[in-house]
Formats: sequence, structure tokens, C-alpha cells
Amino acid sequence: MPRILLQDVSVLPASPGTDAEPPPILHPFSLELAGPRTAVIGANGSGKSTLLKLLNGLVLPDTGSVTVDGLDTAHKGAAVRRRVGFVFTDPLSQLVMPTGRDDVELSLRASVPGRAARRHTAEARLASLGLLDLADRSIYDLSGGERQLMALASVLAVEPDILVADEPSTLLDLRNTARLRGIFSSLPQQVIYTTHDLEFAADADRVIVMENGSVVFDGGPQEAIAAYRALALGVR
Ligand SMILES: Nc1ncnc2c1ncn2[C@@H]1O[C@H](COP(=O)(O)OP(=O)(O)OP(=O)(O)O)[C@@H](O)[C@H]1O
Repeated sequence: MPRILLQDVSVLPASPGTDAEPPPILHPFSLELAGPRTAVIGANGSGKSTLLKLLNGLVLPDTGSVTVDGLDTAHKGAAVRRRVGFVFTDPLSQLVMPTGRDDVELSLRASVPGRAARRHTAEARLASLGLLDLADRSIYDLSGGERQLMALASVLAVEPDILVADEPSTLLDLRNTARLRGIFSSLPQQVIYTTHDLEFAADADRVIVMENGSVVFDGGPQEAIAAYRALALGVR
């Protein structure tokens, strides 16, 4: 498995404003991510998305460093992003082509030379996720959930070493959530995702709990979920 190392990392707000220093978005912390499936849970605004964005250089740390297999996100951003595929919560911020097929083919442009080969590969990748029947529909005619799955297909098409997904099940119904959970469980690559769905979080081997910009628990899913429940609801 690839190894992601966050060392003494902190993230500050972009524009500190006036006299009163706003609190950091992420307080200084260190973390190593090397297992197959890691989920990040926590309250709204606790820093989950920011933590995920650090992993492929979408957000750079204000202190410390983030490395992916030794590549520093601050200096080797493009190389890191070739290894780390990132799925955004909002699929429309990611899908740039008129149809899913076009989008997957675009993703493959750097790795699969030749239009015919790209078409063939795109078709195989879409079929493997059960999305071929939606491949030629306008992105705007797809439902939110269908779009979310298509955005995942587009990122997975290039077979990144690491998949980072920010709330990938928010728009999915029960059946598609089960489908996504099945996909995540069988992916060969390292997967790191945020979710508010605690059943989905429980599929992970490791669960990190965030609270007010800090990692407050890091361990097995059942213990982590209990810790989060205790924090959020005051119950165990
Ligand atoms: N560029 C920024 N400048 C200032 N504040 C920011 C910036 N980015 C994020 N924040 C703030 O940092 C906090 C953490 O945001 P983040 O999106 O990481 O939370 P989250 O845990 O993913 O929340 P949610 O569950 O609602 O998606 C929030 O209070 C957010 O408003």
C-alpha cells in the first residue's frame, strides 16, 4: 500500500482578517495513512474535507509537510495528483464533459494513447461499475446519484494508487449506497473517504474522528463510532 505521511501539519484560514486571530482550520497534527480503507468522520465543519484536500495538494499545509510515497504535495503536486484520485462531494464540480463516456475518455487521455483504445478502455471501466447504460446521457440529465457514481468512474478510470473521496454517498439512495460500499470494499487501491453515514464508515479498517480541527480518535470502526456518538450526542 502507498504511504501518506502528514508531519506536524496545520492549516490556517486563508484570510486571517482583523485583530482577532481566527482559530486554525486544522490544529497541528501528525498522521500516517497506509492501510487499505480509512474513513474520516466528525461534525460539520470539523475539518474532514480540509484533511482530505491535504492528501493530494488541493490544500497545502501552513506548517509541516504532507508526502505521498515520499513526494511532497507542496513541491510535487502534479506527480502526487497522478497517484491520488480525488472525488469531490459535488459531481458537477468535477465532470467537465457533456457525457460520462466523454468524461472518462478525457480522464484516460494521458494514460491510454489512441482514440479507439481510449473508447474501448472507457467502455470497460464504465461497464465494470455498471454505468454503461448511462454513459451517453447528458451529465445534466443524470440524477444527482447517477452523476456522483459517474464522477467516481471518471476518477477510477485512470486507476490511481490511492482514491480519496469526500462524502461520496451523499446523493445516493439505499441501493446505490450499497453498490458504492461494494465497490469500495473490493477496490485494490488504498481508499480514504469522509462520510456522515456511520454504516459506511464501519466498512473501513480504520476510522479517524475529527472535532474542531483536531483528530480526537483514531482506531477501529466500532470504537471510533462510539467515540463520535459520545462526542456528538453525549451517549455511548
Ligand atoms: N479557505 C478557508 N478559509 C476559511 N475557513 C475555511 C476555509 N476552508 C474551510 N474553512 C472552514 O474550516 C472549517 C472546516 O471545514 P471543512 O470543510 O474541512 O469541514 P468538514 O468537516 O468537511 O465539514 P462538513 O461535514 O460540513 O462537510 C469550517 O468551519 C470551514 O468553514
